[in-house]
Amino acid sequence: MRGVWTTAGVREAEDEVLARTPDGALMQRAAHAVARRAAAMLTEHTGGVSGRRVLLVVGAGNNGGDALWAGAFLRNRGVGVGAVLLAPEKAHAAGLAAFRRSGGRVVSESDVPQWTERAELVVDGVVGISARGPLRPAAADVFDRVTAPVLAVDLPSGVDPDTGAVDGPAVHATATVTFGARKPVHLLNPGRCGDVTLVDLGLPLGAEHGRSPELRQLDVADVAAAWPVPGPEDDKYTQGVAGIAAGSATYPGAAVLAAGAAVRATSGMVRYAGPAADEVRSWWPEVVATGSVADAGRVQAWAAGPGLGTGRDGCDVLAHVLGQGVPVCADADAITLVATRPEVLDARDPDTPLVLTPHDGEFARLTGDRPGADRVAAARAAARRFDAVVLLKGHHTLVAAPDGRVLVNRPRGAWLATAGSGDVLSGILGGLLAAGLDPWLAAGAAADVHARAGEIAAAGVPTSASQVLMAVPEAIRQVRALCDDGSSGA
Ligand SMILES: NC(=O)C1=CN([C@@H]2O[C@H](COP(=O)(O)OP(=O)(O)OC[C@H]3O[C@@H](n4cnc5c(N)ncnc54)[C@H](OP(=O)(O)O)[C@@H]3O)[C@@H](O)[C@H]2O)[C@@H](O)CC1
Ligand SMILES: Nc1ncnc2c1ncn2[C@@H]1O[C@H](COP(=O)(O)OP(=O)(O)O)[C@@H](O)[C@H]1O
Ligand SMILES: [K+]
Repeated sequence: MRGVWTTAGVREAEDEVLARTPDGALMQRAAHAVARRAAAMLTEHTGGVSGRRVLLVVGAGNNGGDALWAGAFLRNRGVGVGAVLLAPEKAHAAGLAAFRRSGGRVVSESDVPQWTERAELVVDGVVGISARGPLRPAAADVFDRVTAPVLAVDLPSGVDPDTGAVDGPAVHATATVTFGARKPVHLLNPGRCGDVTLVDLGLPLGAEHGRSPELRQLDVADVAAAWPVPGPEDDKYTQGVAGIAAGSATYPGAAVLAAGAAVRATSGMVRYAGPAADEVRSWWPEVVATGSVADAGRVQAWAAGPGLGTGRDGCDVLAHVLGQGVPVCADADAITLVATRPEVLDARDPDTPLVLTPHDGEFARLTGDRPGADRVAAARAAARRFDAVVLLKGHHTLVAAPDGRVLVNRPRGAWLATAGSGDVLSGILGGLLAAGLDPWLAAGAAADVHARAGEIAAAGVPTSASQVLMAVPEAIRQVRALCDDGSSGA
């Protein structure tokens, strides 16, 4: 599992290392890595390094210092390097001196158009972890002219380091070199960061140093290890029976999708209870289907809500499953019911886990506000408020636990933005909860396999929820195979 720290946490850890490191050593190590990445990009895009032209865009702090030192290292490899100083009087003094000594040129305002046109690579050293708000006009004007690939130092300037939010002009990097630890922006807005390289600075981060990560991301090995696999002693009951309470006369499809996803995601057994029993049975003959949750038989977890309806009947179903003493995934209409009839939660057995899986609209119904720019904080607050795991859907699905831990799912394209794909996620999650996984991990693993299934089903062209569902076994196979290969980060 990868950890990601806030900029405040990274800064604190950096200060500890800075105090016992010779002056400038950390910056030069960082800058050297930037220069190496820049040289690799030049080779990739132009076939060579020496004689190429690189433009540095340099801001007021150490981020600009990194860029200037990197420029000096590139000069040593025969690169023509120019630097636009956005705040000349505040430019990093030692970096600027080294840059000048190496033969680097400070670019005047009138020469900017010529440099942006001819540069084969632009280095964004405008701002790093002290960034606040979008690019200021002078920097935005330079980047408006840029057509060459951009290498961001630490993070793409103008993008919020801790939320990944973009609220005005911001750099769109082809690649980013970051230092010490990944910051939230790298997970929350990877599209702006491009290919991210992490340079180890030996920062004291981690629980052993009293610094827990702000965000976490599951590696494929975590998903593979968590996914239930039957053993020789197992039978259909011991693996956990998943219950699906979904669908209505108007929306039988939601029931078919959720039940099918549970069937395909886990071995063992799936029960369905609701008005779509005939439809579910005809699609999935292995599902034990009945008309009502009251006579569904025992299950080890419920996935409730897709297509359930938000009236009295739906409310009774939700209250029933919440009172069964087993984990519940409440999705779709079940979330609306929690929002509009909060008293339904009174039926909840307090010791049993609840997973809420809202999209932004449902989140607004549930909490009174849309998630806003700081989605991590919003998901975390909701998890605490409802004492539930909150899986906030989106391009980067987030999974927040009541104790503050947040997982960020790695998106694999946006083909999952198709009707019914959320129903598939509910079914997968119901299956994992029934198998006894920790609810936070279950939600993270379900989101991972769901995203993989979306990518497999689409293969570059539009897909549908039914196809995503059919691709779930292949996604699980991929997870298990990648893990067996030892490609644990994929
Ligand atoms: N510490 C270490 O060990 C190491 C640190 N390293 C490097 O240092 C970086 C952090 O450097 P830092 O703290 O000097 O600040 P930095 O991010 O360069 O900002 C400078 C100033 O920019 C301004 N500004 C703010 N927002 C802005 C915006 N939107 N658009 C334009 N300007 C904006 C604001 O000043 P203002 O103009 O508001 O007075 C702010 O103070 C870090 O990311 C990494 O690259 C590496 O060398 C490894 C070792
Ligand atoms: N732009 C996107 N990129 C990646 N995944 C997305 C995107 N938009 C939606 N999704 C995913 O698709 C699913 C949609 O679920 P939901 O909104 O409940 O749809 P439905 O109710 O039609 O099933 C969620 O898992 C969500 O994370
Ligand atoms: K930057």
